[in-house]
Amino acid sequence: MNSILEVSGLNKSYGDFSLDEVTFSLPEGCITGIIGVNGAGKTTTLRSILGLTKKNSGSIKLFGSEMEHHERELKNRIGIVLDDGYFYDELTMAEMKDVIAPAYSAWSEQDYKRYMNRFSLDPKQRINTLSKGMRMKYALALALSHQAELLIMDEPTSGLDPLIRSQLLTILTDYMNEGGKGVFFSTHITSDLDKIADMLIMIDHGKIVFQEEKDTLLDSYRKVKGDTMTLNADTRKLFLSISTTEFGFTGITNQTAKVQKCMPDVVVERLTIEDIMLSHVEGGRE
Ligand SMILES: Nc1ncnc2c1ncn2[C@@H]1O[C@H](COP(=O)(O)OP(=O)(O)OP(=O)(O)O)[C@@H](O)[C@H]1O
Repeated sequence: MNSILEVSGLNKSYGDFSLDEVTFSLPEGCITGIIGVNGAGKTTTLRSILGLTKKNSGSIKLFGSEMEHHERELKNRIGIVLDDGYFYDELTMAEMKDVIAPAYSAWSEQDYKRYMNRFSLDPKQRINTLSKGMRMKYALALALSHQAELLIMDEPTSGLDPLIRSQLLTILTDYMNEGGKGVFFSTHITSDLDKIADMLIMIDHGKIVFQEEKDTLLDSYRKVKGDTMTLNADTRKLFLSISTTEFGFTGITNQTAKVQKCMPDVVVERLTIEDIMLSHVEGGRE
């Protein structure tokens, strides 16, 4: 499978925080979510990819070309939805569109109108009067109106009600079905990923923890419950996190077969993406 985005050895420091050798790639044809708790480095990663934050080092390749040397040409091929609106608030949506549209060689007025209608947005409305959900839909209408091959979105579902979130997920699925090559978005609402993501990347403290296909990930992790007496120095090593109460322990493992061999009486259950994410972050550990 071709990679449409390849990030390798990306470093960026801000005081106490740094992205540390961030490396991952997006295969063509996938909806990929980058997950992590607040402050993990999702936005910094996306902004560095887009050249909105200056990286310290590392390589960003989009469609096989280095972003640094082909920024204008490559940005023409991607649709961007950021959470800190990059619009002039005092303009109407139509006026803002007139500012943005000329930047794209493949701008389609027809697609723009179609999305504005689909999202029930009135182009004459001022941007500073839009609700959060309307603002996101407007950003998406712009991102989808220039034949973008890849959509990159920062927390697109954050702060949206369940109805709009669900509509957004449908739009992303439709976009892929209509020939989009990829969607890459950050989120900490992991239930959205349960529904639509093909691939997951987790970041914590500026480091990539894993990149995995969602189904493989959900198949490889298990929650294990058992008697605390069965825990010893060796069996503890099989778990990413363990919590104990007077009734027993609950642990999360990606070595289920070994656990079942060493601890035959435990109960094994499936996990959600949120459980897996939490098992990896600090504090998930005992
Ligand atoms: N412009 C900046 N100047 C200084 N520090 C920054 C700047 N932008 C981000 N940071 C710091 O970098 C760290 C990572 O922030 P980032 O926004 O990338 O995290 P995030 O995973 O997107 O979090 P959230 O889910 O809260 O949006 C944080 O500690 C943040 O304070």
